[in-house]
Formats: sequence, structure tokens, C-alpha cells
Amino acid sequence: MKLNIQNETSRLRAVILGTAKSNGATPTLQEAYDPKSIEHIKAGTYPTVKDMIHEIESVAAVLKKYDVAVYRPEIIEDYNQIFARDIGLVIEDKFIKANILPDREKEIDAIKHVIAKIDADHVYKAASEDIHFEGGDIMVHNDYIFIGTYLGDDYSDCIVARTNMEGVAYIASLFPHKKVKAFDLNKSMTDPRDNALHLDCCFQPVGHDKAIIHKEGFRNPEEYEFLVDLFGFDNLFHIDKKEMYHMNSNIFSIAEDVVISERNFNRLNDWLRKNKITVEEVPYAEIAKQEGLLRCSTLPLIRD
Ligand SMILES: NC(=[NH2+])NCCC[C@H](N)C(=O)O
Repeated sequence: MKLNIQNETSRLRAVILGTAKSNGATPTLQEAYDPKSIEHIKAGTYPTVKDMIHEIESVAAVLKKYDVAVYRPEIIEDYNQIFARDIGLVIEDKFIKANILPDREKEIDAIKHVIAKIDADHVYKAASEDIHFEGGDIMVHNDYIFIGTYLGDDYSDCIVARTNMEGVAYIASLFPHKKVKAFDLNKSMTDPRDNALHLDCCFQPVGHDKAIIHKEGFRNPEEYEFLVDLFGFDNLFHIDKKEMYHMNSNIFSIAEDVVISERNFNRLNDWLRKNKITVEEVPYAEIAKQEGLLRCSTLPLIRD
């Protein structure tokens, strides 16, 4: 398989979509690794496997309708495998295995059959355990690579900070011809409304020249301003705290003019349609309770 990813929005041809088939029992508070899951475990509203299967399979159906080749992970019994995005990433023709949170380390084994289709010298893995990065923090945008990180002193105690500057440097080393821009993100282990778990939880390009953004996701106002300058203020759809909590920035593009979005994202979906983008609505509010949505559930392999 010849990989090709240059940006977030060109026509999608092949993708890995996560699976909810054997998610296991509701995690304990100790097992959870994000504040939104913790909130729902405490409230007794953590999603059921049945509901999550229904939601993720509705995404599979949309991808099929657009003739996208869809690869699925093999099943690991009682293990969360929904968020395929984070376990690896493709930039240009390279597949890079993530150096992911240890709780999620096994997920990559389940896509071995996909990685086996890629020429071995196009598959990368950072050797040092001090290098941390997950796919949700990394976005290629033509000449740019955008990377979410966290520069706070408490990085090592913060399990919602998944990409460090060593990770940024590693990705930059693989793509010396790209402009790499890191973004220091706001993190909270206790309140999901203040937690940009990954860059795609507060920002994502969409369409030809637009992007969805949550200003408060950025710790450094200058880095937010950089994106305003790059995209132009009028091309940005600003989402508020509540919309970011519901994961509005985490929709998924099949093409510049087709996205998969959550059916309750009324304000966003209206704006997309106003911009001549077809919105394929799916139910995803249950999976959203785990602080991940549609971009998080997909790992694109080939776009035009
Ligand atoms: N790309 C993403 N935003 N992924 C979301 C992953 C959510 C998952 N609960 C975690 O904490 O790892």
C-alpha cells in the first residue's frame, strides 16, 4: 500500500476506523485516563458497548457510501480500541507508530495486518521512551505540521498531556522540509471543560481554507493568533467551552466538501452547510463521553 497524506481534508481513499466490539466493562476510576470518562463513570452514565457499536458502525456505513477502503483493528478482548487516531499517524508516505500513554500500548498490535501492507522502510518508531506523541496531537497541513503539546512544569504528572517537546522534535526530524509549529495546550485532569486532551480537541482545519477553533484551548495567546493570521479570522469557526466539551472540533473530513459530523452539532453543521460542505450526520454522543469523537476514531492512510 502506498500511503499519502498531505492535509486533513483532501479526498479520503483509505482509513483505519476503530472498533467498539470488545470495549469491556465500564472502567474503574483508577483505570480511566481522561476527565470526561471519569465524570461519566461517577455519574453512572458511561456509554454501553451496544450504543458505542451502533455509533461507530454508522461511521463505517458513511465511509462505505463514499467508497473509502476501511480497515478495522483485530479484536483485543475487553480493551478500548475506539480511538485509532492516537496509535499512529501518516504524514506523506510515512507511517509513524505513536509513543502512546502506557495504558493504551496494546492497541497498536491490533493493526499489525494493516502495517504489514506498508513497505517496511516507510514505517517508523521512535526508539527512546522519553519521546511522547499521539496522533490526535499531530496534523499535517500542506507545508505545515501542527503539533499539540504541553509545556507546564507538571507534564510528567499529567496523563492528559500526551505529546512532549521531544515528540515534536522527533516528528520534525522526519520531515525537515516542513514547517513544524507546536501549540501549548490547556490541560485539566479534573474538568473536561478546561482540557484540550489533544490538539484535535480544540482545533481542526476543514473545507478548503477554513478551520474550527476553541481559543481557550491555547495556553499561549500568540499561538492562537498565529492560526488567526494563517487562516484569517473570518475563516475560523469559533467554538465555546460547551461546544469544545461536546467535541465540535473533532469532526472528520472525507473531502474538502464532505464531512462526517455529530447530529447534535447544530450551530457547526449549519455553518458547514452555509459554506457548501455536505454534512453526513451520525449519532456519536455516547462515544463522546470518553473525550473523543470522529477524528479520534479514524486514522487516514490515503488521501488524494
Ligand atoms: N485524538 C483524540 N482526541 N483522542 C481521544 C482519546 C480519548 C481517550 N479517552 C484517551 O484519553 O486517550
